[in-house]
Amino acid sequence: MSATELRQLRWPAPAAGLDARARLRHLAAGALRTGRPLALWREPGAEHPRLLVARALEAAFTGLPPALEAQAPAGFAFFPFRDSDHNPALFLPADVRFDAAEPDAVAVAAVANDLVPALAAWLAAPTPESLTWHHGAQPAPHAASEAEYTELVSNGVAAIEAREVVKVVTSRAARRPLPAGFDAFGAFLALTQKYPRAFVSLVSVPGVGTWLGATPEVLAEVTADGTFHTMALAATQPITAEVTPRTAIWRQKEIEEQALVARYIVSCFKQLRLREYHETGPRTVIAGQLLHLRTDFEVNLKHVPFPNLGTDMLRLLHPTSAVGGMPKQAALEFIQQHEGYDRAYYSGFLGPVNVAAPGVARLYVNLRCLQLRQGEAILYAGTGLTGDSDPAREWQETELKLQTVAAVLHE
Ligand SMILES: C=C(O[C@H]1C=CC=C(C(=O)O)[C@@H]1O)C(=O)O
Repeated sequence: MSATELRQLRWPAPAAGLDARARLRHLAAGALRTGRPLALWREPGAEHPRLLVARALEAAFTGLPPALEAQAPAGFAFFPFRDSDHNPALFLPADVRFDAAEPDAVAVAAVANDLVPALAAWLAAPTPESLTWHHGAQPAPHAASEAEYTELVSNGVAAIEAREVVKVVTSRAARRPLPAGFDAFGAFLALTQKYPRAFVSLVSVPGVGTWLGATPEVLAEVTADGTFHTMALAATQPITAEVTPRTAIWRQKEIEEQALVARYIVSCFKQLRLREYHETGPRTVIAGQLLHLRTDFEVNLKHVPFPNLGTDMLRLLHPTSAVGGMPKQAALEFIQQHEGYDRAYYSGFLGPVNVAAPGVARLYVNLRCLQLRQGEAILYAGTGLTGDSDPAREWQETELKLQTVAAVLHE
């Protein structure tokens, strides 16, 4: 068996009555019980979720962002906004895989062959009533009050006026109690139902914690037909009876804010000396209860002499000006100095590489997400500022963005 080959384990007789979702839950329970990292996700437009379990935490630590080539290792990337000892960059190797679209078997990678006896035992054991998710070792971040956040926005606007930055994305954390009997697995499934166009994920890593989210923003995708895709997503307004994607009108501030993100992507292509890309938009798109402006960029990898374009672009793009700002370095310094809390994995990126098939990678910006803690959730949201930003409005915008994932805390 070669290193990339997969061994298919059949479910044993006791699991015969379990449907695909119960099997997903069962595998998640086994990974949690044995202290292993896991990722569960549902891609936009897909009907079924997938799950991946890494054989050990140590196998998940990585230095560089993942390579997006067909020969590169398969796994699930989970990267922080800023790499640090507290928030390590992770790439969970795809040692055990399960696709709810093909629920009859569990695939085990050749390198994880020694897991097979333990895995066979998990599959045969009964599923526990409740799951104990991995917790992070870090204290809860500071949750900014409205006064603190509006002051941060005012400082951001002042930095723009002083020409220290052209755009900066400020953000905050909010603490919410978990409802009694909260079930993260059920919440993940509820998000998949509620947001069919989002990338919905639940990632749980020992010592790092458990993150749940439904993000609308692609960072870097390479599809089976050899296309590279990224997007400039920015500007926000709520969907109302009067404001729909067809009727939405955008203010100058929002048009500029989004144009800066698009310009940043073009500057990354320029750095690589790539000129053959297709640009579509900006157009108004739906993300949950919100509207954004989005420009899509595509490159046909068969027609350009850049075999590693996905990898190179990923390394240039993160963090994009949809979560950092422009110029990149100055905006990141502003955030570091003024934001007053640790973003951890919020506004980092996540997603599968070479799991569905070799050469297929789907990485998303980790937005509209929460971190699960004992008895509470930490929710995160940010807003792109320009010189015209109004602090009270920006606070309101973060409130709206928090509602995307907070929806599962009320159900
Ligand atoms: C930073 C976030 O959203 C980004 C993506 C879309 C629109 C944004 C905005 O309108 O500010 C942000 O750039 C977030 O959801 O926390």
